[in-house]
Amino acid sequence: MLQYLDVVKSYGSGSTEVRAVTDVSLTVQRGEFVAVMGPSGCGKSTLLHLAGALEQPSAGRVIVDGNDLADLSPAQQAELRRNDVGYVFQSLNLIPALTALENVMLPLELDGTPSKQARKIARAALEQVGLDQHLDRYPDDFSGGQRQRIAIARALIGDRRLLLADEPTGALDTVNGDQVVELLAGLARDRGVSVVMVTHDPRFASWADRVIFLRDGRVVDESAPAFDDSSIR
Ligand SMILES: Nc1ncnc2c1ncn2[C@@H]1O[C@H](COP(=O)(O)OP(=O)(O)OP(=O)(O)O)[C@@H](O)[C@H]1O
Repeated sequence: MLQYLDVVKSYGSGSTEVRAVTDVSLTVQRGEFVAVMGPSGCGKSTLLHLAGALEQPSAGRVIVDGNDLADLSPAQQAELRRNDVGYVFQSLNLIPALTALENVMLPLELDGTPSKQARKIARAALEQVGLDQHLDRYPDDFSGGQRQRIAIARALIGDRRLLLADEPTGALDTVNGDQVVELLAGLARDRGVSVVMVTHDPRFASWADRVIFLRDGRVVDESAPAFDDSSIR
C-alpha cells in the first residue's frame, strides 16, 4: 500500500541544509498497522508528509497504492490525497460550530456529494468508529477520545485505504488514547486500512503490528513493540 524506496528529504540548501529523512526504505502492507517512534526532530512527521504527497522527496521514490507519486501531476496528487489518504492529527481540527455529523459530512459536501447522500455516508463512518448517538451534538459536547474518533471517521470517509496519524493520542489521557489506538488497530485488522501512526508513547505503539524506530532521519530499528524504553522518547 505504501512504499518508500531510498528516500531522502532535505530542507534548505548549502550550509543551512537539514536532512530530515535519509535513505529510508520501508514497505507498509495493506491492512498493516505500523507505529513510528523516535526522538523529537528525527523525521517522523516528514515521513507522513511524504506519504501524503504534502512534501516531495529530494531523492528516492514514494509509492502509494501502486502510484509513484513523482509520476503524478499536481492534480492527480490532489486526487490521491482526496480519495485514498486520510489524516488524523493531534489537534483535531473539528469545526466547533458544526455538529459531529456535519463535521464528518463536510469533506464530502465540499467534493460535491449531495447532502442526503453525504449524511448517509457520514453516519456509516461514525458508526464504524463506534459513535451512533448524539450525532447532532457539537464537538465540545464530546470527550477528547470521542472527538478524536469523530476526526478519524472524517479522515476515513469515502473508503480511504491509507490512514496517516500524527500523534493522534497526543492530547488524550491513557483511557481515551487506548480507545483511539484500539480503533486504529481494528480498522487495519478488520477493514484492511493501512495505518501509519507516529507516537512518542511505547504503550500506544504496542498495539501496532510493527514499530519503526527513527533517529536522525534514518530507520535504526524495526521490531516488535517496545513497552518501556525511555531511551527512545
Ligand atoms: N518545512 C521545513 N523546513 C525546514 N526544516 C524542516 C521543515 N520541516 C521539518 N524540518 C526539519 O526536519 C527535521 C525533521 O522534522 P520532523 O518534523 O519530521 O520531525 P519529527 O520527528 O516529526 O519531530 P517531532 O517529534 O518534534 O514532531 C527537523 O530537524 C525539522 O526541524
